[in-house]
Amino acid sequence: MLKRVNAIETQELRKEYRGRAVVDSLTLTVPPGEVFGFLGPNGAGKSTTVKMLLGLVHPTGGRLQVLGGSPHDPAVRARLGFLPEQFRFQTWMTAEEFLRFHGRLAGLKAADLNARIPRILETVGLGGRGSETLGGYSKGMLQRAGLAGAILARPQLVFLDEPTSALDPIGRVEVREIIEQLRGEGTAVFLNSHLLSEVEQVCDRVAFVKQGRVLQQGSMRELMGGVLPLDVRVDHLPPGLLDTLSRLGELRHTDTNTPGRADVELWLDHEDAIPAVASAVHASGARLYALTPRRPDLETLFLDLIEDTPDSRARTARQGAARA
Ligand SMILES: Nc1ncnc2c1ncn2[C@@H]1O[C@H](COP(=O)(O)OP(=O)(O)OP(=O)(O)O)[C@@H](O)[C@H]1O
Repeated sequence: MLKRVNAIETQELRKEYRGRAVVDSLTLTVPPGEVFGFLGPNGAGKSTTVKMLLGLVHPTGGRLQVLGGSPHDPAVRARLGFLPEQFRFQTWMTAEEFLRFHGRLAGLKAADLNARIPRILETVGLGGRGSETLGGYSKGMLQRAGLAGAILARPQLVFLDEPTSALDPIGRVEVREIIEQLRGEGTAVFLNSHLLSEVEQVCDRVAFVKQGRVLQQGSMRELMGGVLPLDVRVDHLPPGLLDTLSRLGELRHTDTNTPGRADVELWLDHEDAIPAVASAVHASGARLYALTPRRPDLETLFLDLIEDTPDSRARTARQGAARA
């Protein structure tokens, strides 16, 4: 049996531009068949990382391997797929010609391409449109064509840089299904995306990056675990209630703007504290209208990590409350 090598391995990977590190001490492992989300604000170094992993940009330091080898090795390259964020295609080609061209570069035979191109066009939602020139395609259709090109040669590792930026909601769901299908076939996917809800739904693990450094990485379960936001709605806040609640958990947000109603967001360490919250409300004399535990979503975690300032915390809490 063939040894299953990691799709991506980096150690202390670094890239400097004019003496400034834009990727710094990046150590990552992506096993085969994993969908890995790479998240960070604009300028965090995500595209530079992808370019290093594809052999398009030379690292200043550190080590990297993709599919057990160097991205400069043609045998490795033939097993990589890439959908860049800024895609530009040959407008005079039809989608079929474009895919044939890509397929031949990846070493696919004519018979294989003849069978595969119509199927892949169907997969990305361009069935029956393959004979039209790319110049007449909409932005979303071009992104779909680019995705078809990235997965045509059955790569073992695909880099998708903001793969749904031009797509409508249906297109986004379709791309998610394609990513899930790739995972099912054992293909690893390295996904750069700003759409956190998308990442949340599809990724096995994620890394948060800022200014070239990984702030946190782990499985969705690991990142989501540990805290339990609890939304508490009461008719009013008697004196002392907030103090009592703040001893049971971290008081994240209080909203008393609506007459006859007060909303409190409390972050608990464990659900065992929920009955104590109910008792504290009852003992204070307030009437309890809702006690809703909620898992923190990726956006809340992301904003917390990326901008760990009092302002961002307040905003995070407000957004959390708005979503609840
Ligand atoms: N060729 C280059 N020369 C100089 N600086 C560069 C070059 N390429 C990228 N940078 C800088 O490196 C930093 C990281 O850029 P990068 O494109 O990797 O970020 P990103 O996380 O992909 O951002 P975005 O989400 O906006 O696409 C930025 O400050 C950028 O200006």
